[in-house]
Amino acid sequence: MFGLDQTTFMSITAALLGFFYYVLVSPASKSRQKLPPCPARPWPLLGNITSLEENPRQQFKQWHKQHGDLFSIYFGNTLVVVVNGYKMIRESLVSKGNAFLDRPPMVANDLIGMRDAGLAFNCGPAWKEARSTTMLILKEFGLGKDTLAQRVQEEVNYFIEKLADLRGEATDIQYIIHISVSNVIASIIVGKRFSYDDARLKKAVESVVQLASCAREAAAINYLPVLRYLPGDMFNSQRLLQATTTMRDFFAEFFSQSEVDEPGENFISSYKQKREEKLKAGETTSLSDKNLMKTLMDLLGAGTETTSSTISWCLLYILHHPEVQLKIHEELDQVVGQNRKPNLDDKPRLPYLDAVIKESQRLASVVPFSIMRLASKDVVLGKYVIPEGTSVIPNLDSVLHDPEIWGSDAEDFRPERFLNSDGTVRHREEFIPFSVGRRNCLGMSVAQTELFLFLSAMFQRFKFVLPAPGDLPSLKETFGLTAVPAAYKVRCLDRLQENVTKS
Ligand code: HEM
Repeated sequence: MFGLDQTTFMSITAALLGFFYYVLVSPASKSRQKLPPCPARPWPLLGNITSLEENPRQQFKQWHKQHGDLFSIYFGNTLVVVVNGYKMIRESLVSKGNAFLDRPPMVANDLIGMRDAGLAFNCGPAWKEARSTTMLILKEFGLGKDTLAQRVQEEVNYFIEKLADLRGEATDIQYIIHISVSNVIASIIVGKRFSYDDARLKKAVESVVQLASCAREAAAINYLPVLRYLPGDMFNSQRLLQATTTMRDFFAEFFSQSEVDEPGENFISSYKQKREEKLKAGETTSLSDKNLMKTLMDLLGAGTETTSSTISWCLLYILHHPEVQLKIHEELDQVVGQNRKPNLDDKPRLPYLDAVIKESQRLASVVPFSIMRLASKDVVLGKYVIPEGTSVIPNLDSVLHDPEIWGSDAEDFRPERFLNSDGTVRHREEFIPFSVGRRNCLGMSVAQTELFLFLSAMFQRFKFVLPAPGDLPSLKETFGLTAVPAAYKVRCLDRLQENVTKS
């Protein structure tokens, strides 16, 4: 045929078939052809690590605008796809969510020999069991209701007295907020609260702060492990190891104690009981001491800085908008007064405060890039193919600050956007600070309970004012895993003292 001998003809046919398979059918070719665009040229070995800004919020916003809802960056040789916009985030985490349930491995877990342990970074059946067991235990504690609310309320009472002790002195109260919020999680886990001066709790809280602050640099080691060995701990692997070890040591003390505690008294004893029940019933289970330890570390890590930063942001926005504080006081005085503490039943009758909390969460967007996911198979998103093994960043910030959703004043603090014209709270489905889908924030109800009980009690008792007239604190943030306001001072004026409310 065409003057070709049979062997040559067969070879050419095989080559052409191979070529068409490669170009049109194989996953590698699909992904190569249809990968989301890469806004910055990746360097060999380093990828885009050097071109990412320290705080990439603005950079991602720009790239989203230029390249659409999906764009690619490279961490070392690893492809990372950033998913933007409400529709695309829903498509990836909800409708196609089963393909994005896993997380990429994290170096911090490797460093302490806990790569496949615990909850927040685990994958597959072990993650599923850790998540359902944790949810069940929290539910038994009265998630969002009585028992949990009581624990939070108890902590809030100590917190309010601590603020009153400042006697109106200009103080940076972020640390006090952080300690109090950590105490809530600690009391769930070990069944008791710690005094504000307890050295163990202080060390544990500092380890969470350290973990979050060095996580960004350390993330580079996930993709280029050799960076770990550079001199001077340039990529924070030693600091990370230190922080995780401190956190582990904090809980280790309570492990043996829990043997004598009643199940249900604290998280540790309940978890151990659930494991015993499964073993007695002859079920296979991944519940183990190692998984328990890592789950506790995950709860403390995920559940403290997120909530305490949100409270700090809310207070900071209020300092910038004294008229909002006036309205909160008015509402609280009418609905609750000063003769009793606010409780969860008051929430539906405090829509303005609820709107203020939601607006603070929206604008602060404290976990702007959520926690990374991993594609467990090839997935089509929009007109692109996301290949198996790709790391995925759901850019929640792109939704929470989207002017098409929130209007041209999306960058402003305006609680009224969460209110209907009759003053009731307006539900906005695009309000997703806790992410969406089967692997969204496990502590959402705990966080909402804390935010409401802390902030309602704070505004009931205090008027928050600038450290000195005209001394408006900056809205700058430090950025690690979460967005934390830069240190600022505030004066907490006790409304129980005469003349404070009117002044
Ligand atoms: C305002 C406070 C909080 C915010 C904004 C927040 C936000 C988030 C976000 C965005 C994620 C990632 C979800 C995803 O991958 O789709 C997450 C995960 C998680 N959060 Fe929260 N969170 C908060 C408070 C809490 C609290 C109080 C707890 C614990 C009681 C908690 C426990 C967790 C856990 C365990 C995960 C990992 C879930 C998993 O991998 O299955 N969070 N959170």
